[in-house]
Amino acid sequence: MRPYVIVNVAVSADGKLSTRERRQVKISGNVDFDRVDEIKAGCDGIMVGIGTVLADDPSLTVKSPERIAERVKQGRPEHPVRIVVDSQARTPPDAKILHKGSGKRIIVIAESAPSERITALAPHAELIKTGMSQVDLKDLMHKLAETGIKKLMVEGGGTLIWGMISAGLVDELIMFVGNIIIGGEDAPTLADGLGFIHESDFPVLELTSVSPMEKGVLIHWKVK
Ligand SMILES: NC(=O)C1=CN([C@@H]2O[C@H](COP(=O)(O)OP(=O)(O)OC[C@H]3O[C@@H](n4cnc5c(N)ncnc54)[C@H](O)[C@@H]3O)[C@@H](O)[C@H]2O)C=CC1
Ligand SMILES: Nc1nc(O)c(N)c(N[C@@H]2O[C@H](COP(=O)(O)O)[C@@H](O)[C@H]2O)n1
Repeated sequence: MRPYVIVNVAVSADGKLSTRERRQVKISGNVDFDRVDEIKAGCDGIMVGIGTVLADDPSLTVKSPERIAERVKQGRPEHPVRIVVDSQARTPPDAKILHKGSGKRIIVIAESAPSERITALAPHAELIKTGMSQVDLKDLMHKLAETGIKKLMVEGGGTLIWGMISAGLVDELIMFVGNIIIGGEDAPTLADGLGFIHESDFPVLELTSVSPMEKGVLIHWKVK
């Protein structure tokens, strides 16, 4: 048992998520941000890797007051549960994700996380421990499903998305491809990590829709 997992990202025309310095880039515009907000509002959880928290300091809240009101009307919390995959408990205790907006936060750590960092984070978030030196994403998905997370959005970055895809844990991939080129062999891409070697291991996608949006293209894929 695991949640239905949607990966949503904005990439440049050359497939990058940000610059090689991991500086956040505005790849898409307000129309796309609103589309992302709608998906977020329809999810029970939203998850990012610690690299994204350290680079962008996102809040990952639902932004539209109407969507927040609709969630509350449905008896749901204002915001999805916000989850950080953070093996060594590096989330800064003053990170926006821990302080902006109401609701539950989960920091997912590995057995080897230093105890003093765990102590600093404990007042701000629920901690889930899984995996020895790195978070065990498969076990995490089971644990999240057990807490009632049925639909999960993964926002990035490239290392976490690789981890999710290579473990066979992604159902849908939605990408906005913007009209800029970022370049740089060290700039993060949609799926970083080690990469597959054998063609037989490549996850195969089924194209479900393509549409022009703003100055780019919105592409929906299903993972077969
Ligand atoms: N354009 C977009 O839509 C988005 C862009 N970004 C960008 O992505 C960059 C951050 O990406 P990354 O540096 O790749 O960091 P990341 O956000 O993917 O976090 C990776 C970290 O997660 C932790 N982790 C623990 N267990 C793991 C596992 N089993 N598998 C994979 N990771 C695991 C590791 O500490 C790893 O270093 C930033 O520059 C950010 O701006 C992030 C989100 C969306
Ligand atoms: N959809 C989208 N388009 C872009 O152009 C982007 N740069 C991003 N980036 C990610 O969006 C998150 C922002 O979260 P909050 O607004 O703070 O809630 C953050 O994780 C960025 O990496 N996304």
